[in-house]
Amino acid sequence: MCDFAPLKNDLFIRAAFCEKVERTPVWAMRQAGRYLKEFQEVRAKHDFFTVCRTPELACEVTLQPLRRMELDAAIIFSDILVIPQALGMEVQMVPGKGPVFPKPLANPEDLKTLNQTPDVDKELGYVFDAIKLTRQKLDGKVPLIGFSGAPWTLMAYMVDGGSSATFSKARSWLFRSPNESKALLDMLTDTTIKYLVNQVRAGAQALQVFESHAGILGSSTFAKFSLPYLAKIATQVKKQLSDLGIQRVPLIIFAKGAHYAIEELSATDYDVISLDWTMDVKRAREICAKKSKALQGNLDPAMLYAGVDEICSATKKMVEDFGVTGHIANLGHGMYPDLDPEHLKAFVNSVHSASEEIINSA
Ligand SMILES: Cc1c2[nH]c(c1CCC(=O)O)Cc1[nH]c(c(CCC(=O)O)c1C)Cc1[nH]c(c(CCC(=O)O)c1C)Cc1[nH]c(c(CCC(=O)O)c1C)C2
Repeated sequence: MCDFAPLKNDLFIRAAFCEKVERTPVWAMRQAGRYLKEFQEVRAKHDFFTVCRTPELACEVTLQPLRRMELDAAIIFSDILVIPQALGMEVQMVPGKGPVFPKPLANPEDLKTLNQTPDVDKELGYVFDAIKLTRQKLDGKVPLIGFSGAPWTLMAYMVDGGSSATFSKARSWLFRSPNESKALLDMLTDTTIKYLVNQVRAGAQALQVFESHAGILGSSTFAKFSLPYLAKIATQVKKQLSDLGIQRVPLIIFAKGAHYAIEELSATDYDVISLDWTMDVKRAREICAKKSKALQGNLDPAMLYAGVDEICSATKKMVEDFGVTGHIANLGHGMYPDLDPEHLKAFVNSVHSASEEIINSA
């Protein structure tokens, strides 16, 4: 591992491990992105995956939101779909439409066309280079989060070929071809473990796994086709990092829509359970407190369309609902492209002021 500057602001790391903090740390999913004009300027000149694959550009857009507001963490600019690319699939980012796979997995026979055991360092070395460069540039300002998509969410895109409200093709695999689905999920799990371990070796100081399409599974399907893979990723990443003598890093799981699985997720090796805005904070707190898990979330991103005063009062309520121990403030999902950056700034500042008020008055 490289030598990097020590962390000046470690609130995010302490909150993730339920340690004492002076104020609640805050960041936002998709904090780098199209809602920032400086991001759009970069994108006007470079294709989406060129930004991901060019460490200087990925580093630049990672740092952009930190120049505007007092965020307590950075997240490396990349995409979850770099894993299907590493397995040999073509992915295009089509403006106004999102990701498109020209040749999705049409049937289980197509699994044979994948590069099932990719050389992660070779195929995804550009991500590790971007992480190293960004750690250097951050100079210890705040921690850098690495991430990956969870196996089911990746499978959903690989089979359906792009965004979908139902991912009915991928869900049909789960019931028509459960064994082949499990083989694909196993392969994605193994690659994800290597990918996440190497992100930490490159300099990532925390990891988030995005199971963005958990909500469409339902509890029994989630229990079969998502949870075991999520659990294995956390256990194996922790074990392999510890075998390498690397200091523990917080692992965060964001299983969007998995109301039914908070208890099961709290029994895995993740340190932080991230809630979307539809989830009940009180219930999640009760469940997660028993397992000493921290929580992340969960302001409705659409709340940022409201006026600044309303944002501040909703944020204050959110901070009170979560409490000031073991909470990383965030939105319940990513920033929307037409949100006003000043409104995100109001959210960030309110998290800080509301939590400081609670802590200082205790
Ligand atoms: C800014 C951006 C990203 N990806 C995409 C965009 C917009 C495309 C553009 O600039 O043209 C396409 C891009 N990539 C993807 C989508 C979603 C498509 C869909 O809704 O199905 C889009 C528009 C796939 C994707 N990609 C990601 C997820 C999981 C999080 C989530 O649920 O939103 C998913 C599902 C992760 C992701 N993707 C990105 C980050 C960067 C770091 C940050 O948070 O600032 C991260 C963490 C970056």
